[in-house]
Amino acid sequence: MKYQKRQKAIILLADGTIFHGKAVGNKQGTSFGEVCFNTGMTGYQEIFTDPSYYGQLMVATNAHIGNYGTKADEIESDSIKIAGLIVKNFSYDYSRVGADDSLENFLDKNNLLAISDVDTRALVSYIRDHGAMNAVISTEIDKIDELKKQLAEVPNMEGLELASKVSTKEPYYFGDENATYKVAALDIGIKKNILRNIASRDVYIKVFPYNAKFEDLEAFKPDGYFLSNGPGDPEPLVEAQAVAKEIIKRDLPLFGICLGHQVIALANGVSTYKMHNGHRGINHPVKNMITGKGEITSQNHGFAVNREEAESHPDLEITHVHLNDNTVAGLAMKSKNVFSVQYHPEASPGPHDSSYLFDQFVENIKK
Ligand SMILES: NC(=O)CC[C@H](N)C(=O)O
Repeated sequence: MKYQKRQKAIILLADGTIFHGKAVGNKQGTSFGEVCFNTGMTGYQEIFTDPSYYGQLMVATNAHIGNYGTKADEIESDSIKIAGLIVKNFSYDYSRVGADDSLENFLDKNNLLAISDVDTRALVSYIRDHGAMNAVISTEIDKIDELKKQLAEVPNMEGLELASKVSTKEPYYFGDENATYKVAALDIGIKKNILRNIASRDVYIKVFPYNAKFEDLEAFKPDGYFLSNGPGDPEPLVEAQAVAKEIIKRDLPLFGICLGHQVIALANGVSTYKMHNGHRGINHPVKNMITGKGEITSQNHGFAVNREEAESHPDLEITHVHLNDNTVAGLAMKSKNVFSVQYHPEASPGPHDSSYLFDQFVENIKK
């Protein structure tokens, strides 16, 4: 067996609690972030490369990670975005037709610290009870006091603007330039599969950096506008909120996913808040309040839109509700061509129940 004497490692939570594990491979070091857990049984490569996870240490609740390897095109951005990985059993061997590398090599190329052999069930149940918090994973197990000091300096996710860390620096194009429709997308941490989904509906997309102005987007002469998913707290994203306000003021077609959904709420004067624990997984039940139908959805968020404020807003309608906890899962503006969801219709990973939302966006554009 590979790596018989693997380095001991710990996960130290901000409240001082310690869980033990071992470093994956020959990796050594220390990595800080907010600890969160994802319950998906597949889709780890897409999750690790989703920019929404920037700054987070991810616990996989599935007991085996790595067993189906990695595949070059199963990425949601050009690099791993999670800050560190915590698993129960790390599989150094892999087996899948179509896989082109091991997860170990993929983590190495991205220089990501991962620890395994952690009692992830105990860890997740602890985070569930005590809420999301900062943590550190480290192989420097003899320096716990030093790690505690450094951990105390790590900023809280609440109030943290992270879109600027993952957004494109320069605008770029996606899709076929001869497509019938044009969409301007604001990249506050966009996943590739959102671009693929929009472009596949006869749309040519121009993607803009997080701090672009409405005028920059407008100059592309788009038929519709899109606000992406992304990391961090939506509240400090004042530039994106300003863009949303301008689009709404002009009653132009607008669709927002996850962070983009939160930005649309904020642009309407509805606040967002940090959840005790977020929703991260690929089987979250949502009810479409318009059709009465249920959807099984892919989710990844730690903030949510204030339901009471959304309900009492004269121009907002709650179109989707999360059935586990009744939080807001979708919004539409009654008098405008604007709608958004808190979850991920592009899946990747996850079910495709909600891909009709991309059709709806294009229908809105046609109107
Ligand atoms: N996937 C996302 O866009 C996440 C949005 C936001 N960062 C949150 O955690 O709620």
